[in-house]
Amino acid sequence: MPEHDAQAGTEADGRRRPCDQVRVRVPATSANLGPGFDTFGLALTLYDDLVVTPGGSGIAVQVTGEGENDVPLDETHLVVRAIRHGLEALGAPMPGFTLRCENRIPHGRGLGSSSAAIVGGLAVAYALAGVPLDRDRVVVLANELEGHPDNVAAAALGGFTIAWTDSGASNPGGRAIKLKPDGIGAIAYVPDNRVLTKEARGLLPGVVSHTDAAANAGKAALLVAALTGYPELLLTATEDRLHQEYREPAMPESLALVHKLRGSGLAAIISGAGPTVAVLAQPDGKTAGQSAGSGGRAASFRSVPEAPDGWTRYELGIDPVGVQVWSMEAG
Ligand SMILES: Nc1ncnc2c1ncn2[C@@H]1O[C@H](COP(=O)(O)OP(=O)(O)OP(=O)(O)O)[C@@H](O)[C@H]1O
Ligand SMILES: N[C@@H](CCO)C(=O)O
Repeated sequence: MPEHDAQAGTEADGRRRPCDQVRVRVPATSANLGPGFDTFGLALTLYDDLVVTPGGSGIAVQVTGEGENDVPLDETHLVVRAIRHGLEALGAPMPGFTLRCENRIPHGRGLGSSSAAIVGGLAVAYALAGVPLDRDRVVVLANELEGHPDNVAAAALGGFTIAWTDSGASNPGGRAIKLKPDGIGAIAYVPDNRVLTKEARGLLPGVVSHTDAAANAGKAALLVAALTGYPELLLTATEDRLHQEYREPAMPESLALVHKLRGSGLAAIISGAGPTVAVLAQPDGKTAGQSAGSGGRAASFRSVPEAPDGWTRYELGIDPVGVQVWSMEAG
């Protein structure tokens, strides 16, 4: 199946051609990365797959893997909601279809499962509507459902993303740019328990000190450099004062692990809203700073310890492209 392109799904006269099947692959993401609260995102090589087969008048949802015992299987399923949101935005009708979800991204752990569901659903909507995928608009539409743009930006664009929300009257909404991280990957330690983003956001204070805000602004700027050629700065550049410690009551073991790993010189952070802990490090066999920057070194994957009992350790690279869509056309 070819990746969905500018012509797919459209006849020469501009009429939409129905498709037999749409396939979507969407990456997990780690947001914040320490100091970049609601701003930074990293797309990771762990994926959910969606297969949509149009037909019939209703909607059927099948789920295997993560969330199979607890997500709804009707129109309230997050992917279905995102498909509807996308089709409405594109002015296209909602067809009947069967949606098959093969989920690998753990839910409620800080690896962007909800953003993957939303961005994946929007990509399906573009394919069903026969409209070329517009990744920047996907960020806008996904942010409307997710409420903050950091994870959705990385899921839509891949790589390392810097996201923000434009509040200008003319065209408000989520925006992002994508940078290419240099020789960096992530080790994720995923605990058994979930912490929903809503709960973790509820622990944040309404006001923070100028000192803490200034410290985070400086570290966030430094982290852009650390990820794009100065990996030896990762440890200091991932310091945060705005969210991680405030969330400690909901994830005490995660904060304890972050402190322990940082104490041994590793760039450990709470991934997204937690409780996953991620360490930014250099995949074995890769070197950073080849094209630009200092040529310095970060810790290597092999120097990052095994997971504590009861936690699962993932060695992840950076997904460079974000959501991918393939559509197979009828006739
Ligand atoms: N693939 C999916 N299909 C359907 N619903 C999903 C899917 N992924 C996530 N959800 C819904 O989103 C909830 C988790 O979202 P939440 O934002 O709390 O965590 P997260 O996205 O995994 O982590 P974070 O936003 O911190 O990276 C799940 O409990 C479920 O209701
Ligand atoms: N920036 C978000 C990421 C989780 O969705 C937060 O930390 O709440």
